[in-house]
Amino acid sequence: MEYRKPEILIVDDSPANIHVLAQLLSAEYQVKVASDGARCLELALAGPAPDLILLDVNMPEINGYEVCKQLKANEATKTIPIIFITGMTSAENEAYGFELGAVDYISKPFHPAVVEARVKTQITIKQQADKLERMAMRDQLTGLYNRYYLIDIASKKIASAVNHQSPLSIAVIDIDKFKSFNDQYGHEFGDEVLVEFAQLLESHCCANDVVSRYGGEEFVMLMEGSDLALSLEKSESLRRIASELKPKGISVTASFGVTTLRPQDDCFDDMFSRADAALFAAKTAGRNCVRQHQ
Ligand SMILES: Nc1nc2c(ncn2[C@@H]2O[C@H](COP(=O)(O)OP(=O)(O)OP(=O)(O)O)[C@@H](O)[C@H]2O)c(=O)[nH]1
Repeated sequence: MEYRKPEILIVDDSPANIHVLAQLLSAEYQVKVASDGARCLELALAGPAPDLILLDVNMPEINGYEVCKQLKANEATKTIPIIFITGMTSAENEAYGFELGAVDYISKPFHPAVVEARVKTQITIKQQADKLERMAMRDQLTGLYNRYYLIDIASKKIASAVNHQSPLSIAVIDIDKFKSFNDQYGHEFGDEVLVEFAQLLESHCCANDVVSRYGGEEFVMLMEGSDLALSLEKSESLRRIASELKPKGISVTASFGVTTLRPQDDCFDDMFSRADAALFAAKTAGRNCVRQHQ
């Protein structure tokens, strides 16, 4: 993976402080700055989220404590580590900062070497946490989401679809006669087919779709906002594109089982079993086709 400098957002209403901190950190990190709380919230929410926020407390309009509360209350920003860097140095202030969810608290006037060291510690912890999260969510071979992540996100999306009475569908996708690729051309070639197939699914899905490797040569695509008709159309289009993939000139096809959320479904397993039954029908019908289960 390409190395990217970790990003630090410095928030301070004093241009002099911003200047000193930016000078100190810009060799090791990508630095962004905000001179008030509102701008900090705007930048953090616009994404990609910074890896760390250095947050002053005393600022006009929204103070740093309030900014921290708002960041921690928002799903999209709650995991961004925050270090307060402030002249509010009493033990009560410091304890309050930690209570709000800060990972560290640095008193002003600060010593540059101490700021550097404490920032480095928090960035190392953040990078380790990101790596663990990636490993827990992603399939190592294809880089797609794994089954664990799919089941987790599917239950959230099912709850949201039921709440908003919006459509949600899944396709279970299985490469046809995959065993024969391994047997004929070797396991490594089989792996290449899986990687190319995964890339194809990912590059042709929509922004709201979650594509995952469910296991072996089986993939699941969760389609938020897609009703049965649209999901069948998308699956048919993917099936056709997949049949044109031809890794190393060898023809690969896949079968698709599609279903949509019913009002009485209360868990992912209910939907999955129907899609899996539809996949079985597709395999029985001769493979390289899409079947549905309403
Ligand atoms: N190369 C490779 N093979 C895998 C991997 N995971 C599972 N397989 C193989 O995938 C094959 C799946 O074979 P089957 O379940 O018999 O299905 P199939 O040959 O695709 O046949 P149909 O599904 O009936 O069309 C098995 O031989 C597994 O060893 C993997 O990560 N890499």
